[in-house]
Amino acid sequence: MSSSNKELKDRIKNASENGKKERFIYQDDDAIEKPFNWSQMRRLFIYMKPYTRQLIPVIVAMIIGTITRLTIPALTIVAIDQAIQPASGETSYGKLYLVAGIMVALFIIQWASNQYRIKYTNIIGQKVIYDLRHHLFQHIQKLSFRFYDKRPAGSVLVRVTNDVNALQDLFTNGVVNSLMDCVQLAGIVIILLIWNFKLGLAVMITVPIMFLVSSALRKRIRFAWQDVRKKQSRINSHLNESIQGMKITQAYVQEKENMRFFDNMNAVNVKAWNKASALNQTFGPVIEVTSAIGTFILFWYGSYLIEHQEITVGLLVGFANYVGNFWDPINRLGQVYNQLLVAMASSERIFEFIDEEPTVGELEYAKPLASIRGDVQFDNIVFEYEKGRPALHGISINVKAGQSIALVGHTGSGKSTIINLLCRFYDPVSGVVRIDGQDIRNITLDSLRSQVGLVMQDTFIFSGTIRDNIRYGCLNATDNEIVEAAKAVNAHDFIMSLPDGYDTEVEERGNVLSMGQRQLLSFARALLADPRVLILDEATASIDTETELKIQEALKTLLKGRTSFMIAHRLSTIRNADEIIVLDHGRIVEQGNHEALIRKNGVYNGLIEAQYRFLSA
Ligand SMILES: Nc1ncnc2c1ncn2[C@@H]1O[C@H](COP(=O)(O)OP(=O)(O)OP(=O)(O)O)[C@@H](O)[C@H]1O
Repeated sequence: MSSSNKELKDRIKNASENGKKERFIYQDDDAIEKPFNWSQMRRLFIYMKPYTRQLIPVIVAMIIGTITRLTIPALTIVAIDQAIQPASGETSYGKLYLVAGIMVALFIIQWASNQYRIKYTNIIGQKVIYDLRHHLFQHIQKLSFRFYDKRPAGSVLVRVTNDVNALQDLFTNGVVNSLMDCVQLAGIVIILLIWNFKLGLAVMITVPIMFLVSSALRKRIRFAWQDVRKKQSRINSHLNESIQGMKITQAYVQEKENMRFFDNMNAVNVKAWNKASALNQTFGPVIEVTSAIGTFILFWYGSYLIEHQEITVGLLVGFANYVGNFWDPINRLGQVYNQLLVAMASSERIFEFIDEEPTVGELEYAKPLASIRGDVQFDNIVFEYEKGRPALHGISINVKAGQSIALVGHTGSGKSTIINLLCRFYDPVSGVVRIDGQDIRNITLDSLRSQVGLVMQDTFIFSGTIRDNIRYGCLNATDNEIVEAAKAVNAHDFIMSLPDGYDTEVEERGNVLSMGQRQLLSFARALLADPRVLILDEATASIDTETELKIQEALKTLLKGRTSFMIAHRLSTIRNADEIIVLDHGRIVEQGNHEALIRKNGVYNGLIEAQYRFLSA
């Protein structure tokens, strides 16, 4: 539904960031202005270093292009003063044709060198952007959970997309073009001053005035565009959140409220854009007025000099040509300066992520762990997510290879935290987690995590085929092995009932699959990975009894011969566990098998009874 023109106008006019206290709060990621910073600039240019050799021919092309551009006006003088109006008084057509021929040749050379320069600056620029984005993504993949705990996904996304994009103009055009503009400007200034010092100086008198006016204006324009980017970045963050939370929005019938919020953001963005573009438009007239003043001075003082026979008509025409070429590079250099300041803010945010060290780092002497047996030991573990708020207080658990352990307890009691420490998503504040007797901090992360399989509460399905999703467990598995794994966990039948079987495309997060189906897929994925230690986080929650039976069967296959940790709120699913660990507020309050804990008639028994009462109510 589109709004009427008037409605839209009013909405944009009344759009406000601070008018009403909003539900959603987005931290402003964008620092509005960063001063020019050489060391950051150097760091940015390191990304160009691998392409130095490819840049040389581009710079040569740039120099050829600039020289030809500077030569052409000079030929005009020759044409006028020596061919059309020579001192002898007789027009020399031969000379005129020759000069015209040379001019055409120079135009062709200029065109060809420009084409080459534009093509290759773009190619090199894109490669640099590719490398930067690659480096950034590679790094953020290594960052620990603590990093992601503090940041909304949207803000990380914006850095990899918008902030890297903001550097695109600088790398694709900015660097080489500004070099070219500097050479061209210097060339023009030198030529004008050599040809006629007084006229040259008179023409350039407007430059400082223009410089002052334009830098003041540019500053305002720059702020206005940065404000637009800030608004766009908020839209991105909100969009990301809205799409992820679409189900909840629809379930709570919050579409209208969401729309109102989005419309306001959208209108704030248009308002900012209108302001920036209106300011931008004021820039053109400033350049035009200054160049008009420059041209007026040129012709006024130039004719005076001709009258006094200090210069020729040809020289005045040549001057006019050069002066015409003078304002463009000045204008462009100003733009590059703007790009540079935008790049400063963006690169600072990019480097802030790149400089972030993973809190769970790999020690220098960490060794790869050869295939493990599966003994696991938590030795007096204390852990806190936030300083001073312990989530685990001195947890000790001893697990023999092949045993199955169930973690139970009220919400927030610390079950997932124990699992997080076993996968080394976090390191404990004190105490040691050991696998086969080795402190897991002394083992390389790859070798640890490739042998500890994780089936998460919220099974993550990636965009791609069912086959790809199972293969995620072991990238070099054959198609046959994938089918075998699916069969072993009772997933084969439902996969075959899908339109394209194993080749059925599923979207991100697997929205076309049911919870139970997603879980079976993640079991197949885990089975294929064949880890010695397997973690199942509430894997059997919220599914129907028939699927649960299938899953129970699948679990038996999956758990066979492995050490397993299972978190299940449905206590019926953990009856057979070798050891049940009951947690409360980060402490172990009971421990033993099902029968022993029932006999004890303590916390576990209370949980079982509460669940029984709930189910039979
Ligand atoms: N990323 C985090 N940052 C800060 N505190 C956290 C974080 N994750 C968990 N906590 C806190 O740590 C404590 C233990 O949480 P944990 O997720 O281990 O509980 P749980 O037993 O798995 O709960 P549930 O059954 O609801 O999943 C809770 O008080 C929780 O608020």
